[in-house]
Amino acid sequence: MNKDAKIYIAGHRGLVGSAILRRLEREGYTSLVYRTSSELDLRNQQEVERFFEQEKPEYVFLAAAKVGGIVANNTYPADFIRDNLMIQNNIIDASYRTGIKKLLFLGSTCIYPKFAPQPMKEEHLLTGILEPTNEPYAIAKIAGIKMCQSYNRQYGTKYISAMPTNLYGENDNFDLQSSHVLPALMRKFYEAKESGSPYVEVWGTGTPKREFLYSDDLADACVFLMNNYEDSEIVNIGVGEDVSIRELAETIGRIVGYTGNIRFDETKPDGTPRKLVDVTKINGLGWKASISLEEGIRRAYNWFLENKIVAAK
Ligand SMILES: NC(=O)C1=CN([C@@H]2O[C@H](COP(=O)(O)OP(=O)(O)OC[C@H]3O[C@@H](n4cnc5c(N)ncnc54)[C@H](OP(=O)(O)O)[C@@H]3O)[C@@H](O)[C@H]2O)C=CC1
Ligand SMILES: C[C@H]1O[C@H](OP(=O)(O)OP(=O)(O)OC[C@H]2O[C@@H](n3cnc4c(=O)[nH]c(N)nc43)[C@H](O)[C@@H]2O)[C@@H](O)[C@@H](O)C1=O
Repeated sequence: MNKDAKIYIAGHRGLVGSAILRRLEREGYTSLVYRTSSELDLRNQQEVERFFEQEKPEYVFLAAAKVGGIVANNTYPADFIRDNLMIQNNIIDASYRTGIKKLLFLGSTCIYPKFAPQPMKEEHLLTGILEPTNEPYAIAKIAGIKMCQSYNRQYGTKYISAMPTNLYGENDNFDLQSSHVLPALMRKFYEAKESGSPYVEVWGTGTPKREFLYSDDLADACVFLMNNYEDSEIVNIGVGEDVSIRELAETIGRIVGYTGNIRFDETKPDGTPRKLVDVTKINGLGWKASISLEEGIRRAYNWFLENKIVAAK
């Protein structure tokens, strides 16, 4: 991408989109375009087509999506499959119709089978049944991958797909019903410390294992792939290490400075038992994560403390 190339960041206020925007601004890209969901509802095909015809972006980072944690996915499966299919179909097709140069589609590691061998390799896609709590969301993401690959095959486009592991960082969702585990626990431990509560409730058994990547590392990887990768095959983005939910809770509790107990609410789902990605491919391309979990949690917690009135609404 030239520094003056017109780049559209879909979802620029979200966890991922805001990190990509910061990254591009820092690197000196000067022609960035973006819209909030109230300015442009990406589920509306006509509005999306009009926007692409007016703005004519050259590069697209597709980081707009309906996103949520395990309970949100399990409670609103129709919203997750519908919104994601609509948003990605509209953007990918409008990108083709207006002849953009390149698009990066963001999938997720939930596209892999529930019991995929660990660490999960790119070739494990479509080799087994999916985790039921987020199957509709995962099916939408798999459709997005296949749509990019099909457009590349039939129309000769350059649409690449990245599969990030679980993410966290600035501008995360801290709503306790709809968020992912890391921001939820950060808020729960903070509020328990402030109120002097004797325990913090952690969902599930605490035994599932997850891998966590800081959003700035992901943004770095996305810009790297946009500039250095052209293949249709998907690419995992992760750190290559995972922790149990119990270990995660203990680490966050220590960083927040909470001295009470942890209680596990086993009425809540555990989801996939383990989700660790094989990062051999992206490492081989020349990219590696650089922010450790401990450092990332400290950075995200500082952001949360500075923005908690907005973040924890
Ligand atoms: N968070 C995670 O742990 C992971 C995320 N991903 C993927 O990364 C991508 C970004 O996720 P993340 O940043 O966490 O999500 P967020 O929920 O933080 O942000 C999503 C953004 O999408 C925009 N958006 C949602 N619906 C619409 C709509 N109908 N019209 C226009 N814009 C819309 C929102 O815009 P606005 O703010 O203006 O309303 C929002 O800023 C997604 O594809 C997700 O699947 C993959 C793996 C893990
Ligand atoms: C990124 C990925 O994120 C989702 O999958 P997930 O990894 O299962 O998501 P999660 O972060 O919500 O939970 C991880 C683990 O943590 C436990 N857990 C404990 N206590 C809390 C808690 O307080 N909140 C949440 N949300 N989980 C908790 C929870 O029970 C589970 O065992 C997908 O739906 C899909 O969106 C997707 O692609």
